[in-house]
Amino acid sequence: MSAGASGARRIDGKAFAAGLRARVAGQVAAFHQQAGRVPGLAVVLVGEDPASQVYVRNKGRETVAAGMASFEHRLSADTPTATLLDLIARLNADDRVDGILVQLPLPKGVDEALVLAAIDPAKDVDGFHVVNAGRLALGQPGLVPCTPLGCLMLLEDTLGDLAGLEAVVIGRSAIVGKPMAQLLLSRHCTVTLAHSRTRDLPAVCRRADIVVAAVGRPELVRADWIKPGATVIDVGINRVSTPDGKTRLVGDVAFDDVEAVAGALTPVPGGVGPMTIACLLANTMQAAEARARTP
Ligand SMILES: NC(=O)C1=CN([C@@H]2O[C@H](COP(=O)(O)OP(=O)(O)OC[C@H]3O[C@@H](n4cnc5c(N)ncnc54)[C@H](OP(=O)(O)O)[C@@H]3O)[C@@H](O)[C@H]2O)C=CC1
Ligand SMILES: Nc1nc(=O)c2c([nH]1)NC[C@@H]1CN(c3ccc(C(=O)N[C@@H](CCC(=O)O)C(=O)O)cc3)C=[N+]21
Repeated sequence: MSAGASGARRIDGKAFAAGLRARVAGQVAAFHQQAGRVPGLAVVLVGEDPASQVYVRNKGRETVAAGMASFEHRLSADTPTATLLDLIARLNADDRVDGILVQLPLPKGVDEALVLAAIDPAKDVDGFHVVNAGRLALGQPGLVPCTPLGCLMLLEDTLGDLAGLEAVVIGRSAIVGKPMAQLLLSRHCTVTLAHSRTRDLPAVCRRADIVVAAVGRPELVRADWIKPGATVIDVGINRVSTPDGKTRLVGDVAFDDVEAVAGALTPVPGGVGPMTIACLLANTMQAAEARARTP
């Protein structure tokens, strides 16, 4: 904990993610015994986006560390949509592959909606397919997007039962904000989904027992937006330049200031990011078990 008037608990996503990965590794070993094979995750990376390359490398390493098979497909940025659709069809048909993740964003010129729609919903470990998004919206079991799933786990670990709490989610993307709102609603929070057209965002946030920031604006959320004692989850991953010419990662929350007001908050790095990868492994395990039940 930092010095000063800080009362906030630092939510250790890195440690929680390590525990989750260890539990998944145990399930992988049991699955191996029963099914005679290990769960497999295929990651498709199109183009040379440096940030994406780092995530793909980390995913591959942690997939193997959990005892799963990792299949990486790296394609050049000018790959036609049709070639990508062929690859997805082969991965859908491949019995060794339980999970398929197509790293986003895709290069301009690739039809993202078409590619995501081609993934077998049973292997859609990102939870981006309309079938899984629809299941989440209807409260049916399915594969849930990894980042909001990881945020929910941290919130329930911190607060226990979330029923009746006021939750404000900032950001309405299909991969973070919207599914986050659905998950909080499923846990009986009163949910406000805020975005760039929200009027008086600071006042909206001040009502919240839970603030989830998924905006992509460095340190947007200030201390005077936060109700004392509230729990703050920072999804943002922003690389900013420092005066000495280097770069560092900051979230969407002004951590040092908010720490003095909040009850608990996640750091960046070491908060939500590691949970995303751990949940990806958990989703791959879930997909493998579901596929083993219905061949
Ligand atoms: N930790 C992790 O594992 C992950 C982290 N991220 C990070 O989370 C952040 C959000 O990602 P993502 O959801 O993909 O981003 P998007 O760019 O898809 O969505 C951003 C959302 O924030 C809203 N927004 C933008 N500016 C403001 C503002 N000034 N006030 C209020 N709302 C605003 C937008 O509103 P509108 O809809 O009106 O345009 C939009 O809904 C990024 O920093 C990203 O890097 C993302 C995925 C995983
Ligand atoms: N199909 C798809 N699914 C995704 O889930 C997906 C994606 N595309 N595109 C990009 C975003 C971003 N994302 C992150 C994953 C891990 C960290 C992470 O591990 N962060 C660490 C370290 C970050 C670092 O040091 O660079 C941390 O916050 O502690 C961050 C961000 C997944 N995304």
